[in-house]
Amino acid sequence: MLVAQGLTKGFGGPPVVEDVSFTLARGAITGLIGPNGAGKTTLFNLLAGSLRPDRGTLALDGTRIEGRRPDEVFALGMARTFQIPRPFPAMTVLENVMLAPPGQQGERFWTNWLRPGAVAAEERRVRERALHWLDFVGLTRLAQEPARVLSGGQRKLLELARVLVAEPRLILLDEPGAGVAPPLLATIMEKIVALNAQGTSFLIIEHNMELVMSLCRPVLVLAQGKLLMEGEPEAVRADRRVVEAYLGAGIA
Ligand SMILES: Nc1ncnc2c1ncn2[C@@H]1O[C@H](COP(=O)(O)OP(=O)(O)OP(=O)(O)O)[C@@H](O)[C@H]1O
Repeated sequence: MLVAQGLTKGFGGPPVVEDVSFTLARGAITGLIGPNGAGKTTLFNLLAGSLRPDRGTLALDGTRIEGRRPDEVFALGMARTFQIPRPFPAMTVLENVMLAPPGQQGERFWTNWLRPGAVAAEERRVRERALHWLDFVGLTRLAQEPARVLSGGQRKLLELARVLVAEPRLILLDEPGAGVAPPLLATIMEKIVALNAQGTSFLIIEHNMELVMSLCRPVLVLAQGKLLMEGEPEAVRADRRVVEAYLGAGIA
C-alpha cells in the first residue's frame, strides 16, 4: 500500500532519517518503535507531507507522494494523528470533528455565494458523519461540550474521530497510548482493531510494548535514523541488536 525507498532527511547536520526503505502491506497494523530521538516522528512527518525528504521516494497505492502537501496526502487517503492532539479548546467536540474533511464546499467562498443550498446539504452530511464517528469512538455524550474539558485520552479519541470523517485507507498514529489512562487505552486499542477489521491499515509509533505486542504485525525498528530490522513483534523483542539500540540510548 505504501512503499518508501531511500528516505533521507537532515536538518543541516547529519541525517536524522537515513536511507529508510520499507513497505506497508494493505490491511496490516504495522508498528514503528525505536529509542527516543531515533527519528520516528521525523519519518511520520516525511510520510504525511509535513517535511520534504532530501532524498528518496514514497508511493501510496502507486501514486508518488513525496514532497506533496499534508492536505494533498490526506485527500489521497492517508491521515495522521499527533502525539499531543491540540483541538480548538473553545469549540465543541462536534465542531472540532467537523473541521477536517477536504473538499468541503463551505470552505470555498464562491461556491458559498453561488450555491448556498449545496453548502447547507454538504454541512448536514459532514455533521452526520461527524456524529457517526463520535459515536464510534464513544464521545457522543460530550459532543456539545467545549473540547477543553476532554482528558488526554479523550483528545486522542477526538482526533481519531476527526480523521475518520475523511475515511482514510491508511492512518498514521503517533503514540496513541502515551498519557492515556488504562481504561481509555483499552478503548483506543479496540477501536483500532475494529477499524482494521473493516479494512483500514495503520502505522503506529508506540513506546507501550503491550500495545505493540498485541496489535502490531510486523514491527519496524528505527535506531539512529536507520531501519534496524523488521519482523514479528516476538522476534523484534528477542533481537540482540534491538536490545542494544535501546541500551545504547540509555532507556532499556
Ligand atoms: N526541525 C528539526 N530541526 C532540527 N533537528 C530536528 C528537528 N526535528 C527533529 N530533529 C532531530 O531529529 C532527531 C530525531 O527526532 P525525532 O523527533 O524524529 O525522534 P523520535 O524517534 O520521534 O523521538 P521520540 O521517541 O522522543 O519522540 C532528534 O535528534 C531531533 O533533535
